[in-house]
Amino acid sequence: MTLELDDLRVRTLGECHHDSPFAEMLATKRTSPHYVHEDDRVLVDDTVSVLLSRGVPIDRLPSLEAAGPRRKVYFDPAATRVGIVTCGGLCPGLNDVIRGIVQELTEHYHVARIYGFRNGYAGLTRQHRERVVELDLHAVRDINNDGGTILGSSRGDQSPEEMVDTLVELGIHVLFVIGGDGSMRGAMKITQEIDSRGLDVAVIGIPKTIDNDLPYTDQSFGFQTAFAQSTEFIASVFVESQAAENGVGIVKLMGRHSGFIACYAALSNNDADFVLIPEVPFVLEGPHGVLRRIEDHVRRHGQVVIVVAEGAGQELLEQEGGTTDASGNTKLGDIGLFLKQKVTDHLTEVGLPPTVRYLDPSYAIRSVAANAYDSVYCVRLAHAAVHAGMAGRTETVVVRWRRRFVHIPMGLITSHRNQVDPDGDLWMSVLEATGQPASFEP
Ligand SMILES: Nc1ncnc2c1ncn2[C@@H]1O[C@H](COP(=O)(O)OP(=O)(O)OP(=O)(O)O)[C@@H](O)[C@H]1O
Ligand SMILES: O=P(O)(O)OC[C@H]1O[C@](O)(CO)[C@@H](O)[C@@H]1O
Ligand SMILES: [Mg+2]
Repeated sequence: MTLELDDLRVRTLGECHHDSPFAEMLATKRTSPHYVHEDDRVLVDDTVSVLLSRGVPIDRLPSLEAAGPRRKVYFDPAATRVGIVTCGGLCPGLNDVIRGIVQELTEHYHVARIYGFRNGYAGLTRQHRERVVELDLHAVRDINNDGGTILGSSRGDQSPEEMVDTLVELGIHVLFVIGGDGSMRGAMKITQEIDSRGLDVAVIGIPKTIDNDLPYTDQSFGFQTAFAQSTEFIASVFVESQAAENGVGIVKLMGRHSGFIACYAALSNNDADFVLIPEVPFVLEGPHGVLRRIEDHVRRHGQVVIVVAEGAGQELLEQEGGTTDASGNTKLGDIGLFLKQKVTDHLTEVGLPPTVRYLDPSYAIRSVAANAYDSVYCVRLAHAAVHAGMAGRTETVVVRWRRRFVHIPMGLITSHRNQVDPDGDLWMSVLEATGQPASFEP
C-alpha cells in the first residue's frame, strides 16, 4: 500500500476565526487513551510490522486528523445555513444521523437554518427544489425509532450545476451527505462545482452502507443491525431444515460485492454449514464442488443450512447483458434462486429428495430501525460531522477508524471497496465455525 501522510490530509476552507461553543469545555482537555487533541493524529496502521515497513519517521507515518469539536470554527454559527440529504439504498440508522446532526446544530451551534432535501440528490434539482423541508428539534423528535429516512432517498443521475444552484439559492454553507460510494462520488462532483464557482460551501460525508463495503472505516453504521436481523432468518430455515427429511435451508443476504453481512450473520447464530460470498469463488460441480459437499453434509446430518451473499457466484449465472440500475450499479443475477434449483436437482438425482426452505429477507434487514449499538454510533458520527463542517472541513468524510472518530479525504472512501479478505481472520472464523472447506476447487 503506497498510502502517504499527504494523501490523508483533509481540505479546509480556511482559517477558523469564530469562537466555538465548545471552547470552554475543551480548554482543560488533554490527549489521553480516550481523547485525541485536535492537533494530534490517529495512526492508520496498527501492527508493528506494517509500521516498520513504512520506513519513515514517526511524524511522517500515515495518520488521520482527529474528529471532534474545535476551539475556533470557520463559519459564524448564528449566520450558518445547513442542508442535509440522504441518498442510495436504505440503511438502519439514517434517522439517528439526521436527528443527531439537527440536535447538535440547534442546541450547541444555534445555527440559523437547517434544510432537509427530499428523496436524495433529486431533491436538490430545480424540479424538486420547492419540496425542501425545514428541520428543527420538533421535526426530528423520535425519528430514530423508525427505520428508513424521514427525508426519503433515491438513485439516479443529477446535475451538479443544478444542485449547486440550489445551495446558492438557499444560502447554504454546509451540506451533509449521508450515503454510499455513489453518493460520495456525487458529493465530490458538487464540491468541484462549488470550487469552480469560488463558493464558500463545505461538503461533509457520512458514509452509509449496510454491505460494510466502504474502506477506511471500522464498520459502517447500520451494518450491525442488518446482520443481527439476518440471523433470525437463518434460525428459521435451520429449524425448518431440522424438522424435514433431507432438509435444506437457504438464506440469501444483501452484499453486492462484499460478503460481510453473510459472514457476520452466519457467525452470530452458528447455524450455517456453508457460507458463500463474492470474495471467494466456488464451483458447483465435481467431487470438490459445492453440490457434492452439500450432499455429503445431508448424508451425514440429515439437513444443511446455506447462507449466500447476493453477489456470490455471479460468474456461474447467465448474465442478462450488463443491465444497471438508475445509478449505474450493475444488476446482479439471482444466485439464491439459482442455488435453490441446483441443490434441489442434485439432491433429487442422488436419491436424497430434499425439502427446501428458501428465504430472501432482502429489504427486511435494512428497513428496520437501528439497534442500540448502531444508534450510539450514529449519533456520535453525526456530532463529528457537525464539528467538521462548522470547522470548515470540506470534501471530507467522518469515519470511525480503530475506535477513533477521524476525518478522511472524500476521495479515499471511493478509492476501493472494503471486502472480506479470503486470507484474513474473519473468513478463517467462518471456516472454523461452519467446517466448510477452504476451497471448492480441485
Ligand atoms: N459516479 C457517480 N458520479 C456522480 N454521482 C453519482 C455517481 N454514482 C452515484 N451518484 C449519485 O449518488 C446517488 C446515490 O448513488 P447510488 O444509488 O449508487 O447509492 P450509494 O450512495 O452508492 O449507496 P448504496 O450503494 O449503499 O445504496 C445517485 O442518485 C447519484 O445522484
Ligand atoms: O434494490 P435497491 O434499493 O436498489 O438496493 C439493493 C442494493 O442495496 C444495497 O443494500 C446497498 O445499499 C445492496 O446490498 C443491494 O444490492
Ligand atoms: Mg453504492
